Amino acid sequence: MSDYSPGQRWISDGEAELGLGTILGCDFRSVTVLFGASQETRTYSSRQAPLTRVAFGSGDRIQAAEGWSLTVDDSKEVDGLIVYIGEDDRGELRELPEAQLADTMQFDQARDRLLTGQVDRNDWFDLRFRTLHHFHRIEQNPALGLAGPRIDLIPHQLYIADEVARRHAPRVLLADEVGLGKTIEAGLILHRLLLTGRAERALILVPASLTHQWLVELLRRFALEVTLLDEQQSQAHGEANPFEAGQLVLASQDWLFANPRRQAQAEACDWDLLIVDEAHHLEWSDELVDPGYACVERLAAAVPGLLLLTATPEQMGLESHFARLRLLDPDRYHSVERFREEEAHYVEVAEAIDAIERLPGGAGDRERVAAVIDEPDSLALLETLANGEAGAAQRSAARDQLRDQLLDRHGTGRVMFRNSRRHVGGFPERRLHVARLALPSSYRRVLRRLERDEDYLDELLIETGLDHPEVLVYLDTMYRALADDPLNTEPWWQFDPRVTWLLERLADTAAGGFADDKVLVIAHDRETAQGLAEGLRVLGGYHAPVFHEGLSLVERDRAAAAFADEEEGCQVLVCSEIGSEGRNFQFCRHLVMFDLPLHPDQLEQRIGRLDRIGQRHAIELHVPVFEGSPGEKLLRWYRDGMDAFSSPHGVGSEIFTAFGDALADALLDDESLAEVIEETRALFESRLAERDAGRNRLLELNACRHERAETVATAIRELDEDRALPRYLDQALDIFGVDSQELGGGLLHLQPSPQMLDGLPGLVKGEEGFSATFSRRRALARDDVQHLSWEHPLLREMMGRILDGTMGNTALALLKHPSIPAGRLMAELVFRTHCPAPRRLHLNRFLPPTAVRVLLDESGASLTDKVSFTGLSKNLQKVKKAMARDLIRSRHDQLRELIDRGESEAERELSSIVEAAQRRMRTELDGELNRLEALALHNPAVRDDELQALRDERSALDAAIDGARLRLDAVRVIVTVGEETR
Ligand SMILES: Nc1ncnc2c1ncn2[C@@H]1O[C@H](COP(=O)(O)OP(=O)(O)OP(=O)(O)O)[C@@H](O)[C@H]1O
Repeated sequence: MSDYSPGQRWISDGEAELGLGTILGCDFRSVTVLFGASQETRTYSSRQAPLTRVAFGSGDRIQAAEGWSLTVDDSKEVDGLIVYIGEDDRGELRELPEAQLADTMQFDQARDRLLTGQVDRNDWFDLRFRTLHHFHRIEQNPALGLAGPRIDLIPHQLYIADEVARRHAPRVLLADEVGLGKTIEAGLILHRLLLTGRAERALILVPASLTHQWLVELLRRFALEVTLLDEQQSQAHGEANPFEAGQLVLASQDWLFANPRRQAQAEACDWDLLIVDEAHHLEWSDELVDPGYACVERLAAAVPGLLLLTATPEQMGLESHFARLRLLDPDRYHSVERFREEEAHYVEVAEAIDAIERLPGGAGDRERVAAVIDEPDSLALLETLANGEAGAAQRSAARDQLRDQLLDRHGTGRVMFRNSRRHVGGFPERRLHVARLALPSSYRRVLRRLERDEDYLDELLIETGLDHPEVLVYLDTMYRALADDPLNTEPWWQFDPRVTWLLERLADTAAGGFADDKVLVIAHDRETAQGLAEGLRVLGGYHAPVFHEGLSLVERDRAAAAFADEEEGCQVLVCSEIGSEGRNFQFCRHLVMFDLPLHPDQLEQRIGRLDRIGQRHAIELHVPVFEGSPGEKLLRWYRDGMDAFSSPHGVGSEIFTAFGDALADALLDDESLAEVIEETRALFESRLAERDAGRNRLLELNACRHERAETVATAIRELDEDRALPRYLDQALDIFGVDSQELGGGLLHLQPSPQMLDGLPGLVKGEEGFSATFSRRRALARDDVQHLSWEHPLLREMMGRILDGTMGNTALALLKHPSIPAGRLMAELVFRTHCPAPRRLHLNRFLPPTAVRVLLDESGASLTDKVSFTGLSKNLQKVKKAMARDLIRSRHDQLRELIDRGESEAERELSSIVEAAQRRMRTELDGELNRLEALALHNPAVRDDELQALRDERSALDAAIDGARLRLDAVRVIVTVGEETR
């Protein structure tokens, strides 16, 4: 006789998401079930149908298809169907036949699943509990979002990422010197914002030449998959907005800025964060607003978070620098004059900070500090420091606090972060090698005539169509432009001695020769780069890929990859100026500047291709110049006027503004050049001294607070060494069906098994999986090996699936215990805090899902403190599902009572959990609020909306934490057995 009757309600064990099923028909072979809520019908073999009969008991609340609910009191059976009897919402006694139950009734709660006989594997329950435990721990860790990325722990980057990513909708200029890791900082900030739910959608705009590099860095270092959008991709979306295609969209500035329709589409989307790399190209002045600036300005007005990246913020002049600060905060930066005036006081603030270190010191030091502070809290600290009687510990704390207050309240650090090599330390030396070459006759002819005939310059400019002074500095460009001259018949590279010089050096095996090394060559013009590559090929048989702005992205990446390849790669890469900006070539130590740029910041950008984090050698800068030529004069100006080849100095833009024109006029005249160099030197030294005393000092002090950086680094190291991670991963992989194999040397290989649950990141059934390591050092050394951390997408996915789903929320296990008689019942109940709040509040940092475990014996007495989770768990034995179901059915009422009992037991814990979370939240946010309020008095860079947002955030968090409730998350039934039972 069949167990099934039409009209009965059953649920699928394997597909609980189908909802409540109704038996449509059955015979001795098969049973057919309709799942009304999901409109699915299934037919199973009636002998082994993976179905569980749904039967409610007294106290359960059930819903009728008509919409009313009933609290079950009793039930009866009529023709094989259950009829429930109980009170409805109005307290009236009613009957509800099971056929009339709502199809949509949810069975995902642990209680419902257990009482309807759906039990999961015992090890799933274990994993669920451990997941809750670890998630709770990790979510509150101060390094959350910074520990996963595959990066070296470099203090200034960690400080910036930590400081910026904790702000509400951060808007900052990341302006570290070239090659110190702005891309990494932006990646860290983005990663943390995403992980903490503070951002979900970001638009990243980078120069075309850097799209691929960003794509690869974000994936390789941050495991972030971005959608790279270009015109072709966009067209594939037809009329739909292509910017909606992904959460993280990467696009080329060159493409977007030239395309008003696409800009409008980008503006129509909701973004949380906008990142703009190489932002010095966004040019602005009273007369000219370039289309790129205008586009970013419109986007920046609508997007809450904004990161602008540039190593040379003043390259396009102070006005443009100011205009970019204005993009970050238009209210604060509204007048260039005011901005200039504020800078004038930086020296006094920096001097006061130095004076703090000397306190109690002399009267002068005290006065210097007192002159820049007026708020009571700072004055009180000054009093403590000035008072020689205070204890050492008290003075040291007061000193730190007062220094921080001054930096915070008077400095510029809130919107701009700039680290310099001098400050960070540990960077290689830069060595200049000048090759003086004879001026070839084709160039000499023109220069001689220019020296003789003052009017010829104008003629030359008209004839070549070039600008002044470019026409004098880039002689091969000038030569090409004079193509109609009957004497200019051969290609310039045939006679230009720089080409032969380079060929000789490439073949030179002596010390300092290039024969065994890679060489990056940068020339100003794209045509020069192309001609040079041709010359190297024709005259020397060298294959030198060329990298310039006219190439497609694929061609550029191919060229860069051909150069980077250690084994097979080519020895030389020839780049044009703009084509190589932002690129990573630190594996190479020889830079040939085939000519020199006209702007000092461009010179710095060139050197920055090699002088980057990861460079392990001294940097050899080679500059071939023609004796007595304008190019040589330019070199002298750079070298003697501002030491431009030895280290970055950050005042190039000011110098260029002051002397650019005078230099152009002096390029043909030694005497005036000497004067220009002398004046340049004087300005250089005075500006540098001034900056070092004022602006640079404040920027440096603000750019990295070492104690904070160290705290973050320590927290990351602790997570790196967390012994619980490998144990947890092992258990999770086993349950999710991923095979893991030790490869030796600290490497693991993860491979999908045929039983793997689908949809795990990086793992597809039938494919080979990936290799990974827990060691940061090993992951950094090998690009093909992933870094396993609590933040790895695979771990996040597995943990998320467990916590968001039903996996392991019920179980039944047997316990063999000599002192407990067989047949006794225990219930292990895991409650979890629920606290609905918008993701952007990142409530988890104060109140992550928190587990409360309750263990009750069958009389309802608590064993929680006597028997630990681990102690119990290792003594449990699994049991077949069918037997588990029978056991549950037979103890149904008793179990319901135990769950109710457990609920009130757990409820007692809630108030202390809520109070602790409130305390944590208030301590942190009130501290931050007080600091910001004090800051706002002095530093207009603290935006009003930032303050208001923090106040709103505090009250929203307060309310959310207050509303925290406990819900039964998982339940395990434990039945004691005698020796012979199994
Ligand atoms: N913490 C780090 N760990 C490992 N590599 C790093 C780290 N920081 C930076 N790098 C590497 O150093 C190089 C320079 O970093 P990045 O490109 O972020 O510098 P940048 O300041 O943006 O440079 P630019 O001024 O040229 O745009 C890159 O190759 C980057 O991968």
